[in-house]
Amino acid sequence: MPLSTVICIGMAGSGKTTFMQRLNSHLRHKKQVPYVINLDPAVLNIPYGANIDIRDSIKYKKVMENYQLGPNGAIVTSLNLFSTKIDQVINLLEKKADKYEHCIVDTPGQIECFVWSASGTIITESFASTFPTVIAYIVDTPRNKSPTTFMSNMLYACSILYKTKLPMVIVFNKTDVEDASFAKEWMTDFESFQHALREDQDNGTHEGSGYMSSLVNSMSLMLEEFYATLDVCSVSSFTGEGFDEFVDIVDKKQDEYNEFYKAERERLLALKEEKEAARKDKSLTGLMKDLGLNGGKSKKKSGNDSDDSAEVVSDLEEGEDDGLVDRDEDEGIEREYTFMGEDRLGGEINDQTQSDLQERYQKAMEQTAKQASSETAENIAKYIRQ
Ligand SMILES: Nc1nc2c(ncn2[C@@H]2O[C@H](COP(=O)(O)OP(=O)(O)OP(=O)(O)O)[C@@H](O)[C@H]2O)c(=O)[nH]1
Repeated sequence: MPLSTVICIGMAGSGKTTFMQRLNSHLRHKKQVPYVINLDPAVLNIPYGANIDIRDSIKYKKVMENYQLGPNGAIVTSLNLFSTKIDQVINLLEKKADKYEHCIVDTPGQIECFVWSASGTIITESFASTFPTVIAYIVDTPRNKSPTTFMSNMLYACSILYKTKLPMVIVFNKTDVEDASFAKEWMTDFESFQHALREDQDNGTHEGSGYMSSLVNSMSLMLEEFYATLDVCSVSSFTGEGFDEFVDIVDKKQDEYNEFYKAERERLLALKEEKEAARKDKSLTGLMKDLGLNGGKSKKKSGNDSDDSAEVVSDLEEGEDDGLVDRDEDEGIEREYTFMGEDRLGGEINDQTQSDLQERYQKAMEQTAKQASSETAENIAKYIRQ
């Protein structure tokens, strides 16, 4: 079976690290040694052997000191620094892909630092665009006995599913303390969840106000669709119960990934690239318009030219500030402008400058024609600045 990646995500204390440790030993026991990656820069000790550990390349405490950051800022910055090396990690993994069936990844306890950060997205995307990738969302079962807490946790899982667009398994952990059958029932039987919510209110153990319960009530209806796309399993990272089922689900999800998610991801990626190309094209047109290179006409915006492109100097109406600041004679500093001396008189580019620019622009176009379209605008801007 080709290598698949399992990214473990969950609220602080849900048991991700302990789950990783158990999964690692479970797979080893089955003679399917996994490739293990730790992405939590702040953890002191990890109870499993990691093939790649973020702490080897990034010193969390140093990041805090050097960048004067608090604990969460330092986790995000450490992930940012690590995400610059993610290509190397993927290359390494690709070379070993025939030796391993599973790559398991531990993430920081502060879930938002990973899930909602740009680097978390880059890291997840890098795995998902190379290998079938599954999110294991770890839930602390005993702490989710309250319907309100349960609902909040499920909403978080739901947002992660829709953000990452990756197959997800909800893992109810710590079942040695609390059996997860209540949670499974709530996910399949809407009425039993409503009943639990009402009971919670009647017993006075309900967390929050009446508004909260009516919100939770409506949310539970909304989440029905989300539950339908999920796989659920219950495990105990202490006893090892349920891990066979978890591995089976992950293997099944690999087929699901190849059948559905892969095609959908490729479609979205192509769409994103298309949009990006259109945006670059638009900003290039804006740049050209700004420099008065659009057919040699005046750079002022005409009345009916009301497109919504990025705001440029030429977008300013007659009589408005022309975008150039008058020189303060008494400042005594030689200021530098993009267009020197007489070229900027009246805020217009004179004919000589315009034809010079036209020529330079053409040369720049010839030079950059062979380069990727994403670089074109930047190169021309750089060339003209020179
Ligand atoms: N009873 C029981 N306790 C567990 C289980 N899994 C984890 N724990 C306990 O839950 C606590 C948190 O476990 P961790 O593995 O550190 O959780 P984590 O999600 O990695 O924590 P952070 O990364 O710090 O957010 C620890 O005290 C574990 O011993 C389990 O299956 N059963």
